[in-house]
Amino acid sequence: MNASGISPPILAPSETALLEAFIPGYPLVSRFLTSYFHVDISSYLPFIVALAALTAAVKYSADACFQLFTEHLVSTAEIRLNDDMYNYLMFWLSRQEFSSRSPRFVASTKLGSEFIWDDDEEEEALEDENEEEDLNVGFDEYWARAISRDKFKRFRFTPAQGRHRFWYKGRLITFTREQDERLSRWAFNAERLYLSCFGRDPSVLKELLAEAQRAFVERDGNRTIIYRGQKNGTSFEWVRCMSRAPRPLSTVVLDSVQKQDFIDDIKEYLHPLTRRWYSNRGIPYRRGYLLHGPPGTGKTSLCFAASGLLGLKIYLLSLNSKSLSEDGLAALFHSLPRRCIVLLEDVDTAGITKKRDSNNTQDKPSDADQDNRNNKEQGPDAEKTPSGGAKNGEDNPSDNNTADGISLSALLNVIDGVAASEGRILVMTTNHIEKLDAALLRPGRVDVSITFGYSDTTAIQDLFRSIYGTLHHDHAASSSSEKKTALYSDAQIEQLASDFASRVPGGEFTPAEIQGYLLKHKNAPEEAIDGAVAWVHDLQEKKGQAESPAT
Ligand SMILES: Nc1ncnc2c1ncn2[C@@H]1O[C@H](COP(=O)(O)OP(=O)(O)OP(=O)(O)O)[C@@H](O)[C@H]1O
Repeated sequence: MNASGISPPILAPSETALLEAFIPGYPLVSRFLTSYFHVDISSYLPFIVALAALTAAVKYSADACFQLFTEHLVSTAEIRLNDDMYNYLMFWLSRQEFSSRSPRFVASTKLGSEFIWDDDEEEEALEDENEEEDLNVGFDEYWARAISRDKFKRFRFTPAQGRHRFWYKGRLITFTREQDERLSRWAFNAERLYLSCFGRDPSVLKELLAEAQRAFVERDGNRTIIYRGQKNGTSFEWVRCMSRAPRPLSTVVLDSVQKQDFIDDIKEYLHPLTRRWYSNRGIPYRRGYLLHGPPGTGKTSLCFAASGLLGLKIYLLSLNSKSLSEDGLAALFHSLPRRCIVLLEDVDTAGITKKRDSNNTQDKPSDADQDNRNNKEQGPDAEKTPSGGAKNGEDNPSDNNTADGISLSALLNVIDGVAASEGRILVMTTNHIEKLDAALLRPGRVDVSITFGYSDTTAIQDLFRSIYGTLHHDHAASSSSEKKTALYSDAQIEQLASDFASRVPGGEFTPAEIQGYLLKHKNAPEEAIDGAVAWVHDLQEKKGQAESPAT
């Protein structure tokens, strides 16, 4: 009996045995308390059990309330690794103060998702940031700085996995970074990001994401962004591979009318009225260009200049790539954005020309063309294979996955099958137009064809001017470089250009060959002129030998 006269309930021996079985160490603790403190724990046990039950109930209710609260009173944005949004957010976070103050953080020299952002661009951006300073110092100092920048890459700090809180526009935001179990089997470092805020109105999260996107896009400025189609694990994706300063159209030496016509045609195509015109007439809204001519005549350069001028991203794909399958080609075309330039290089690859050879035995236009027409006659709802080919057609692209690479029918299917996105500009380049099937060249697939050729006298003069004319920053560069370049007046350059052109025969050499020669004398135009005749002679001899190999 205790002081209050109430005797605590005494447990029956069977109940004590039960406690011994369920609570490990119970007999030991009970004996210890009885012998040293004269307390019989069994008498308090009902209170202890009641307290434990109460604690569990409170915890359960708190968890349930929290769950209810987060479900109904918290807004959350989920950001996935395989989307541009991931890059925007990580880029933005790395510039926030709270990221560098966070006690748990990831320190890295790379930020972007391995899917869509090549961090070499970070180095290029750094190079651009330092350009002004670099231009004003001697070579040795510049080089020491540049090498040190390469060695000591810039650190980026982002919050580590877990939960982090920060304030944005007066609102408390929770940022959660966690492992993505679903993706981690396929991708190293697969993770998901979440942004949450109190309240059912997610507008502050959307504002934050929009700001992140703006910061990322502004960093690109007017640079030309290039994506390359490549295999990523088992799938094919467009991977952002580089961004370049835009190439001015004036630096591409080509007949000015031809050049302007090309740009005007693209502009007209991109105009919303044209889009309406196409849709009113039920014509697929697409435009295709074929740039053809010998290697080094400016086909790629013109495409890059057009993309820089119009601010369009370039999606680059070489049909020569060994890893490219027909399903991969279809998947890549399927994931193109609405407005872009798709640059398909080397459309004269083996698989595409082989198709034509086998068709030569049959009537033209080729089967592939006929098949494709059939596809379209079936209408957009016609059943298609995953690769975009006609399901029952004889030219199912999947069947043509030969060692020669992409087949003609597969190429035609992506150009105008259902997978082909509307609004894109397709630019194909080839050195051998004569090898291409008429099916590929017909209007709708190739609407404009531009011929690139050997430089005529005007082009030779233009190339000379483009090397020796004074352009932006040339002055600073030449005054600080050890090998000083004399600056010439426009009139002098004109005179020198025509001297040079008089020594180089028109219609024999590509712009790349002429440019290559002039670059060897980039600081000495007179030297270039003096050596021109010998250079022409050497090149003519080399070309002659190449054309008539020793018998
Ligand atoms: N018409 C041109 N005007 C200015 N530069 C040119 C021209 N043609 C070639 N060049 C120069 O030659 C190099 C190669 O040019 P480019 O890649 O555009 O040639 P291409 O015709 O696409 O060659 P390929 O068929 O091998 O892909 C570049 O450095 C480019 O500056």
